[in-house]
Amino acid sequence: MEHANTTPHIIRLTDISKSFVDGDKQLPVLNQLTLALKQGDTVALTGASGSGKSTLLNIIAGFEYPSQGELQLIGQSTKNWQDKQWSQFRHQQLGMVFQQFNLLTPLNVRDNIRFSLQLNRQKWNDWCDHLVDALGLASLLNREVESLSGGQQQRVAIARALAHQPALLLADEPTGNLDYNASLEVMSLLTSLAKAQQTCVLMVTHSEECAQYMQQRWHLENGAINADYSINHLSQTKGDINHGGQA
Ligand SMILES: Nc1ncnc2c1ncn2[C@@H]1O[C@H](COP(=O)(O)OP(=O)(O)OP(=O)(O)O)[C@@H](O)[C@H]1O
Repeated sequence: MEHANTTPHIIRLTDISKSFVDGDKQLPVLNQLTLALKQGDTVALTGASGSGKSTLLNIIAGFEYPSQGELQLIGQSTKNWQDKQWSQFRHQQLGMVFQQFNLLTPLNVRDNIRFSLQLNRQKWNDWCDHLVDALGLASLLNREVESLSGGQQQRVAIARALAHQPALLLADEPTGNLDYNASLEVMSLLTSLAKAQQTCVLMVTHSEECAQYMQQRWHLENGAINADYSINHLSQTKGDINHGGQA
């Protein structure tokens, strides 16, 4: 049981292993991986292609199941979660941003942002107005998302991911389709908005510049996390180096 003064973990993975079946062989991807993140923690996850970064995000989102180990989300064990509990977690607690934006077409900007509110029976509120202003979307609300630039589409995706004020944001190479300047702008907006709500962020990236917007750097190697891979935290994010994220 958590002590009253400690913040509960948003994510806690203990000895998680994951293998895929490849013909008649097993392909081990994650190997007794242990990690923990609390409210407000922000982490850049790096690792070679095929090291298992997306697999790890998919396990946390409930799209893949671990072969072994324990996954706790928002202080609860997911061991006995059925589809209903996973849906509730995804609708209420989780925001996701992808490299390909994954916006809903042919909807406009406003309806894309509304989508995550509707899943939670919430109405447009002051936080949505703030998101729209901060992300420079106010004049684009009636535009169909397909007509927007890549940087604009990713800003809509961030607004949609944060509109329902999730506890956790998972981002899989959110700047992978953007040019250098748009990448830095998106990272700056994402980190300041996440900070405003103390949202926990786990972001996969191949970009050194983008990784530096996060408080911590974790490197996935041989199926496990190496948190000492690079002590390269940006002082402008908070300057608060915390390896306590490792359980
Ligand atoms: N559903 C699946 N079935 C079989 N093998 C899979 C499946 N999903 C992933 N893999 C394999 O697991 C390994 C890890 O894949 P994953 O996509 O997690 O890596 P990644 O680190 O995200 O790679 P990248 O940086 O290239 O996106 C790869 O060898 C991949 O082929």
